Amino acid sequence: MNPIIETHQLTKKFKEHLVIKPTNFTLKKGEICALIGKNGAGKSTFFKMLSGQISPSSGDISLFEKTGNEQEKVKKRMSFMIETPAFSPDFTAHQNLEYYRIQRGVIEKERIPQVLQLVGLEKEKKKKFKDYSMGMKQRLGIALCLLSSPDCLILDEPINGLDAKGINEIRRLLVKLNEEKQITILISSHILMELQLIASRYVFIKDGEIVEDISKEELEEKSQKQILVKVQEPSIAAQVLETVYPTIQYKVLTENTLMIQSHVNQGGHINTLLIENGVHVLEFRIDTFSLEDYFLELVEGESYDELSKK
Ligand SMILES: Nc1ncnc2c1ncn2[C@@H]1O[C@H](COP(=O)(O)OP(=O)(O)OP(=O)(O)O)[C@@H](O)[C@H]1O
Repeated sequence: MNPIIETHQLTKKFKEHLVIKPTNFTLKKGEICALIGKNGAGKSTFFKMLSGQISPSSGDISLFEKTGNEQEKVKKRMSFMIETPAFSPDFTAHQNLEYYRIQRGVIEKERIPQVLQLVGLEKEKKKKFKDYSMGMKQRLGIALCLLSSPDCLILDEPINGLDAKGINEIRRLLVKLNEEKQITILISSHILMELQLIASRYVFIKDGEIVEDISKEELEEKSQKQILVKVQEPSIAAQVLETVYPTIQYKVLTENTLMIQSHVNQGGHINTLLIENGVHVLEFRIDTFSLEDYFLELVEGESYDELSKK
């Protein structure tokens, strides 16, 4: 499985405030893992513990299967962008990277043109930092992370504040780094839509606790159509469905409506089945449930009913 990061019962308390509840998390080699949570959910605190910027209140962190002092050797295989790096406004991209190259002891001078090319800034390398767009600034931040040729990138909200074009550029860059350079990526955002479908895994964090950890495929499945059936006898309908489809997933909503989230392609049969078993079907429709709604329900606790009224 080659875990790059593993945390075991990791917690962080600021005074009496438990900001990260006991967290078991594994980042596997090759993943683009998205950590999604509202502002204040604990994303930065979690990343800062991984980087060593702050120490955990309890629990363990292993990096590349190393713990304690042995971690120092492997830490250079990871690069973190937790806060926007301080770049000099009057320096060009090249000059800014050169400053950090020397400071960080990266010997190969040729890394600078290489990373500028990787992030798509080679044509802009003579422009001063202050004349860069937000997206270009963020890409320069990622270029800085890449200077040391890491195997793993950890990026805290790199898309925050970018326009659609900037978001798209960062998305494409991350996929390229992952696919072409085999860099494992852990990235956070407070908006699922920003990372939608570029990540191979989505971890949702709410009030310092992981509330869902699902693959891209599972997330896609959740966004697929679902059946809403309004019936006169919801308990009989549920019984019929469970007998014929033991693995069926459904919820009973208000007003006698069943929301069926699996077996959606069996819609026709489900309708017939209910009618044949004496259930009065008052309404039957196949509906879509967007990923945004799913995310809102998960992290904000809004019910489907509230969402469908919007
Ligand atoms: N140094 C600190 N001292 C006290 N409380 C802190 C400290 N750092 C963070 N917190 C609190 O911890 C909680 C989680 O903050 P954190 O910055 O990790 O969240 P986040 O998910 O990264 O949010 P954002 O997207 O707004 O950065 C918040 O309630 C925050 O106020």
